[in-house]
Amino acid sequence: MNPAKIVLQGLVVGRGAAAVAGPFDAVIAAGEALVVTGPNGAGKSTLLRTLAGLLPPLAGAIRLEGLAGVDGEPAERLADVAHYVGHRHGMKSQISVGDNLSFWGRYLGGAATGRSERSRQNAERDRNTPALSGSAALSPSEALAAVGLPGIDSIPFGYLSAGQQRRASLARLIVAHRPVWILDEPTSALDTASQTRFADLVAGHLGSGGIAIAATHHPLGLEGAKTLHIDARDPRSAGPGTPDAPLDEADLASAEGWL
Ligand SMILES: Nc1ncnc2c1ncn2[C@@H]1O[C@H](COP(=O)(O)OP(=O)(O)OP(=O)(O)O)[C@@H](O)[C@H]1O
Repeated sequence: MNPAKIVLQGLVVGRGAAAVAGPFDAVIAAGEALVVTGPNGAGKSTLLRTLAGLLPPLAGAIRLEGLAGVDGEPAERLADVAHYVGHRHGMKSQISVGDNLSFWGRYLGGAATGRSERSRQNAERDRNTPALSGSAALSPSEALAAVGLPGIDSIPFGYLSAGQQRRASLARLIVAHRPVWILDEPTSALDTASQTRFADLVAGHLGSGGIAIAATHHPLGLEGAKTLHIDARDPRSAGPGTPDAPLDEADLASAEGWL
């Protein structure tokens, strides 16, 4: 059987009607990572937000093969089978870290409550193995322990340091199982030990047949990852779309959401 895969075909991404980057052609199969690099403003975040379904593609297609949603049916949209962790944490400052993660677990179809026996067994194993497999949905407490933040469930998210906030937001990846992780600068603000722990987490996800797509300015420690480099674009160059057209701020705001 062919492995599950994501196929980008002539994908052009942009903001409003203005093309920012592309066309991109790539195949990312189960167990593979794609690391997206490029200078500031090249379009890395725009590409990732498009893959996450937060911005519409300007041209081309994102095709899925063999990826199933939580209902077991073949997925048609990448957003339905993907975690997206962007520059913003997607966590409410005023409520506790545990409640934030419980929300994400429920919203993304995880097992924050009522875990399966398999999940419980995996969690038991992972207590002794910080490099988690990404395949099990963990409780918020277990996910926090896995990112090196044990026992902080009841603390408001806003009380955490910058690096702790990043780690807590990355814990979202393991309170619900999704086969594709889309990560924008995931290791920003992380200390060296946390970067290593995160690399182990992603390696576990890939090892269990997951896919990771990450934009970064720093090495992620992912051996054998595919790379996609986006060159700086001459702002005067004309691409697909209408670069000089004014952005529709209302459309943009609704597409941007809060992530
Ligand atoms: N909300 C927005 N509205 C209009 N243009 C935007 C918006 N966000 C980004 N852009 C423009 O899109 C282009 C690509 O930005 P993007 O954030 O994708 O770059 P990046 O490669 O992720 O950069 P960085 O390394 O700084 O994070 C830039 O020219 C930027 O000015």
